[in-house]
Amino acid sequence: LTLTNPSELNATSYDYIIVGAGTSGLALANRLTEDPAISVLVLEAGISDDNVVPVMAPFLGPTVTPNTPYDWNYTVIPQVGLDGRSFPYPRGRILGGSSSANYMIHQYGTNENWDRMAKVTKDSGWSWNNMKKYIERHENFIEPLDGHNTTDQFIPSLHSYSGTLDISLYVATQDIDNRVITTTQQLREFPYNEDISGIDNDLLGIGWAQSSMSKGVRASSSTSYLAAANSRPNLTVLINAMVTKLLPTGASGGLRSFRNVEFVDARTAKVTPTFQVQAKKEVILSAGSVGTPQILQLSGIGAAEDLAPLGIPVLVENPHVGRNLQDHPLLPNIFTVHENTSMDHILRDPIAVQAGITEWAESRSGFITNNVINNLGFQRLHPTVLEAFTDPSAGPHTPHFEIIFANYWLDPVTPIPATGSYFTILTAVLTPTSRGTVKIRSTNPFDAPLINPNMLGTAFDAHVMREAIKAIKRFASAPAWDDYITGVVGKFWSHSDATLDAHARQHTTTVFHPTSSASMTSHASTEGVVNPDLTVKGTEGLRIVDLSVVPFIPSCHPQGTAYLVAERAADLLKLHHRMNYIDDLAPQFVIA
Ligand SMILES: Cc1cc2nc3c(=O)[nH]c(=O)nc-3n(C[C@H](O)[C@H](O)[C@H](O)COP(=O)(O)OP(=O)(O)OC[C@H]3O[C@@H](n4cnc5c(N)ncnc54)[C@H](O)[C@@H]3O)c2cc1C
Repeated sequence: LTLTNPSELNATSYDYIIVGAGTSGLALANRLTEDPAISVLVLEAGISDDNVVPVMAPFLGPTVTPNTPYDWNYTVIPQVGLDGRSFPYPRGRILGGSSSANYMIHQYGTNENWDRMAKVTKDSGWSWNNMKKYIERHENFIEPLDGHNTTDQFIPSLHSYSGTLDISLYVATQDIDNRVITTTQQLREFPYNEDISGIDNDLLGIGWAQSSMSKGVRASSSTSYLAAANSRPNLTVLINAMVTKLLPTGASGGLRSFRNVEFVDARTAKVTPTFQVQAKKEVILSAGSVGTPQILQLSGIGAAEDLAPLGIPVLVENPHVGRNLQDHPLLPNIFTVHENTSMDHILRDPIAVQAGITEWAESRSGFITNNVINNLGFQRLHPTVLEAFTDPSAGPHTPHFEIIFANYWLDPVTPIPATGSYFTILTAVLTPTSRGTVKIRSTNPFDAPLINPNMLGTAFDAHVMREAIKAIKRFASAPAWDDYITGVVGKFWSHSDATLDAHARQHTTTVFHPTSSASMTSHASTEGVVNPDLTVKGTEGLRIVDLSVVPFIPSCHPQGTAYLVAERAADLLKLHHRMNYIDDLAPQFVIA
């Protein structure tokens, strides 16, 4: 049941209250309510995704954000590593959260990404060997809408055909696709990879994007996990409900409880009147890497140095809340190409775009049914280039950088020129060593927190970006591009490292992948924010289930990680609930 007004709630207490109907939050809500005896309330600040065309239509993904009603419309603070520039920092504020706003690329990372998580948390449950089993119930790999021959474009035996979220390959090829694949045959540095999901297959190399798409329509946590569970009487989702803080409800075993959740009507943007609901079992924060630390800090769980100046009583002192923020810096490198060979002439023509949308709406056909990206590549730095640094990657099969191919001008900083045709190769740093912060700036929950992803904040990150630019220059020098590329925009073809670094500082923004701001560490560790069972350190009855918990950013597009974290969280909660149940019954088993 999805409600829009707080007055429609027919109860004030639920077994579990999940804050945030985003990627992880709705996956968790679905799994918990598989048990009809469990009641779940999900509180979501954003609006309904019902019939929102930009959200539904795959090619319109980039128009869902920034600066729209579906976005939190954050901006990062001036970035030291980017010549003091700031830029928009989109996060979905709608049912489905960022899975309703993202670009739908779907991957799970390398087994090394997961195994490192298991190692640092000392919980083998986070290892790839354990986590991969969740793919079966998560993923539903479907034939692409155009029914094209997908031989060699993914490895069928690796995938699941019985899970909840539809995953699919591209719908129509773009002009550049064959050239990208031909380049993998011409240059050994860029091998072809038949399956870049990461599932039991090396992630390195260039291959076809797998996207969270149903037939011509976005597949989000809302269209999948929520749609499958929304008719269950034990699940209630309330939209327009902005959680303002968690209220303390006593202590147990030296751990503080926060089972009361305070929220306001997000549509008013006012901090009163407030509403309260209570969790009988647990509160789960799934508000994402910005929202989760914000709510913790507003509730008095955080660093004294952050909270005290704002007059917030420190209820659980934890200097790690909102620290360790990680993200993938993204840089567009744009080439000019022969006139009208790219999609630019369509994209800058509102009539042509509208015709595409009409065709999509009427018959689910045409370019709007496809994702905006068809091919991706994952590369490691050459060992000699890595020599000067300690390798921060999770292991020898984990990429340091990504290359993304777009058949048009794709630069979040500089708008498309009025004329010309373009080809963009984006480069992204996948193993950043920069660490950033999320900090509230006032006690008003409607004040956006100060977000500092610290882009290119270390010499290593700047170095990877420079090497990635050099790599794509080698890529674009392959014969496959001889009769296509006519020149470059800007100065990235320069032989001067200083010029490449300046290009990176002037044009880098984000792939929109903030993680790790409420990081998981081992039970014994005094660092970090959550334990390996996702309980918030120093508390009981409070967990975090979203991408803020992963200690290291995965070396891939991370929504698959968000879903798998939620899948395991559901198992952890169900197990915990069963154990408590057995504890409750324990006296009955005492043999006289
Ligand atoms: C523009 C964009 C493009 C992206 N492209 C890709 C891609 O192609 N592939 C990929 O893998 N990843 C992509 N990502 C990243 C990916 O979507 C996210 O990393 C992932 O969805 C995060 O999941 P989450 O559950 O941690 O948070 P979210 O999905 O963001 O969920 C958090 C939810 O909590 C809600 N919330 C926050 N604060 C409150 C509050 N106080 N009260 C109530 N509700 C609250 C939010 O509104 C939201 O619904 C992209 C992201 C964006 C924004």
